[in-house]
Parts: sequence; structure tokens; C-alpha cells
Amino acid sequence: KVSLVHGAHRTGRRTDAAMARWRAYGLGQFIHWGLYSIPGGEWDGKTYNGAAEWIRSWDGITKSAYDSLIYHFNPVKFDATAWAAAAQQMGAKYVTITTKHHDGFCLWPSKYTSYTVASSPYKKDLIKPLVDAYNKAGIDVILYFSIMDWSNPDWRYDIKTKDDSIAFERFKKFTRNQLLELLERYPTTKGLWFDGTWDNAWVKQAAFADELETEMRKMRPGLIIGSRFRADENGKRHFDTNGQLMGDYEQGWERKIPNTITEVHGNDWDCVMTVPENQWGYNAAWKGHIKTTDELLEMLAKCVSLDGNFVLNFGPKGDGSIRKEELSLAREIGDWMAVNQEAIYGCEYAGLEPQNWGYFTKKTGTDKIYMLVFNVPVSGALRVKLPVQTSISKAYRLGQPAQTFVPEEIQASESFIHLKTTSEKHPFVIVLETAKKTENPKVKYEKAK
Ligand SMILES: C[C@@H]1N[C@@H](c2nc3ccccc3[nH]2)[C@H](O)[C@@H]1O
Repeated sequence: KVSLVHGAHRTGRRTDAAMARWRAYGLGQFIHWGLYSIPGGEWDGKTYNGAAEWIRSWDGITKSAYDSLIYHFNPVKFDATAWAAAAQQMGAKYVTITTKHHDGFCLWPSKYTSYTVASSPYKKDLIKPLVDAYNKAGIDVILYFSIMDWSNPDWRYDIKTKDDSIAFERFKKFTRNQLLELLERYPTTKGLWFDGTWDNAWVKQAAFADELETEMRKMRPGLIIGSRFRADENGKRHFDTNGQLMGDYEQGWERKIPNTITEVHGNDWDCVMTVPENQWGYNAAWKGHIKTTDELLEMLAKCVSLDGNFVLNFGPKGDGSIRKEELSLAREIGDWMAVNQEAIYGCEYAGLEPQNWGYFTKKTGTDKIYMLVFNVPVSGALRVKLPVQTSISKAYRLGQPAQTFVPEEIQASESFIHLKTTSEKHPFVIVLETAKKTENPKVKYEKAK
């Protein structure tokens, strides 16, 4: 262990109520919305092959042409209540919304730059109606904020000269001002999801970022900040020089999911996932592999089975409408959650040996186990290995309690649940009520003779 001033300030998970609420979410919605939503990955009849929200960095568009999009941003179809209703029906317990992406365009009327919605034809704050509508729908809000800001002349990818460092000092003040402004303006928000923090200039700001994180936490007790915000004084990100997680949860699972519990190192984490291969902002082309509802449900189940939250991304159009393909995915996910949410919300890693048929989750604080079945074996026999001295007292289909199962014990703490049919076409859940086998005192007494 090396001594660090700006490394992790806590080892192990946070144990407070605000973090327990976050841990229980299971399913979240990500929203990427901004000027990049207007071109949607296309410009001058050409298609940008990168992620649509990165189109400003493409040599197929001039920076001034991109920046002039601000004069065309007028999302007349924006309806925060409708967005929140779709998220609520999907079963999202929280939403992470881009307040400012790498391009620097602010969806709130920030006092510290003119590159905001206030300078657009729309004029009005977009974040407040979203926070209010989602909170009203019982959904918590986390604010996405990109440190990297291409619109700010003081931003630097690296600090090489005295001028760079003078400019970047101004940029650090600007960044702090905007973050404190967001916390002031939206007091019900639960956390900040930082991005754009990999460049050399920011990685060198260990002390500044550490102090800023402390200041924000003091301003908002319970505030949740992930591992992507700051680096330690050796430039280490996500995990400090001693391998300790920075921040409150691991934020490295972008478009990927851990396969084993060991990869999670006992930390809280979220996985943020796109519906296409790699498009966060609205992409008109909608090309390549588009994940199906069952694929997304399996990702959700896998995340919760390994102690994580699954955050599914939506990319509204420049006019404020949500594309029909995303609305139908949300609807189908919501239909499944309406029946099976008990196996997701407030659930955690069950501590059981993974099986090929799907994923185990366990209701936090109970011995209730859920079998989320995605791959029905041709045998119809689902293997379950419980901890020793644990038995299954009841087994039934979630949502159809009359459909019960009598496990076939094949050896100590190992059973088969035999399905009645192997022709299921969609994922389903079996509930196992388990109990510790208690020693029978009579038997103990007889032994004693
Ligand atoms: C949550 C996601 N993070 C941003 C991003 N920028 C990247 C640059 C290089 C590698 C990965 C990146 N992810 C994406 O634009 C999106 O906002």
C-alpha cells in the first residue's frame, strides 16, 4: 500500500440509506439528448460511422456548422410527462440525463456560458421539467455531466504550456461553477454521472477534483458519484494506486457486463447500454445489430444477478420525440417487468453457482431466490445447487403462483426443477422459497446417549 492523499476515501460499499436506495434500483434509463440529436449521425447526405453524439469530431462536418445547430434547436415535440410515463411503464427506477455532453451544449440555462438552451429558439430550461416529471412518476434523477467541453476555449486535452495551464485554471473554475449551479438548481437529484474525464489535462487535476468532490458531497449529503469522476495523484482512474475503488460505485461497464462475481470486487456498479452496437445520441440510420427485448432483459437479469444496475439508453430526436423502436422496446420490457419485477428490484447476487439456464437473484435481506430462465434446456430440467443445509420449501412460477414445482433432490443441496414444458418462447422466473435445515433436537438428544 502506498500512501495517497487523493485516492479512495472509503473502502468497501457505502452503507447509508441513499446508497441502499440506489443499489435497489435494478433498472434505469439513460437519455442522450442535445444538438447532436438534430443531424442524427448524418450530414450533407453523408453518414458518420462513429457514435452520433460524437459527430462534431468528424471531419465531414465543420466545427462552426455543428455549433450553429444551436440556432436550429427547437424541440417542439418535447413532452417531459410523456417521457417519464414511458420510463415508468418500462419499470425504470432512475434516469440519467445528459445535462451537457462533450460538445458543451447545456440543456439548462447556465449562467456561465452562452452555449445553452437559452440561446436556442426553444429558450426554456429542459432539465427542470424532466426532473419534475420523472420525480412525479416516482423515478429518481441522476445528472450526466461531461467534464470534457469542446465548446469552451479554455478546455485542453493536455496541459503543455504556461498558456495551457492559465487557460485550464479558468476551465476548472468554470467546471466547478456549473456543477454547483446544477446542484443548486435541481435539489432533488440523487447523483452525478461524470464522463469525458480520460484526457490528460483532467487526469492531472487530482487535488482539485478531490476537493470539488468533497465540496459537492457536503453541499448534497447522500450525493452519489461514480468512479469515473476523478483520478488519484498518480493519474489512476476508477481504481486508485492501491486498487481501491474511487467514488461510490464502479462506472467502467460501458456497453459491457461482467461475467463473474469476482470481476465485481464486491463493489456496487452500473452497466450503461446502447440499443444499437454503439449509438448514444439519436442515430437516424439505426443500423447494425439492434438488441431485441429478450436480449435486453437477459442483460438486465445478468447485471442484477451480479450486484449491478442496468441502465438502458434512449436517444430522443432533435424535435423532442422518442423513436418508435425505442418506445416499443420500453413497452415490451415494461410488460415483462410488470410480471417479474419482484426478481429485479431490491435484489442482489444470490451466492449460488451459475447455471446455463439463466441467472439467480436473491431478495436483499431474505432467503427468497429467483431463477430467471432464458435458456430452457432440452431436458426441461433446471439444476439448482443451494448452500449446504438449505432446502427448498416452495417453488412456483412468478406471476402464476398456482404453477408450483416439486424439486427432485438428486444429492445433498442439489436439485432439479422439472419444467412442465420446454416450449416457452420468452424469459420467465421461478421463485424458490428456501430455508435453513435446522437440526432436529430429538435426533441430537439420541446421538448424545
Ligand atoms: C456514456 C457514453 N460515454 C461517451 C464516450 N465517449 C467515449 C470516447 C472514447 C471511448 C469511449 C467513450 N464513451 C459516449 O459518448 C456516451 O456518452
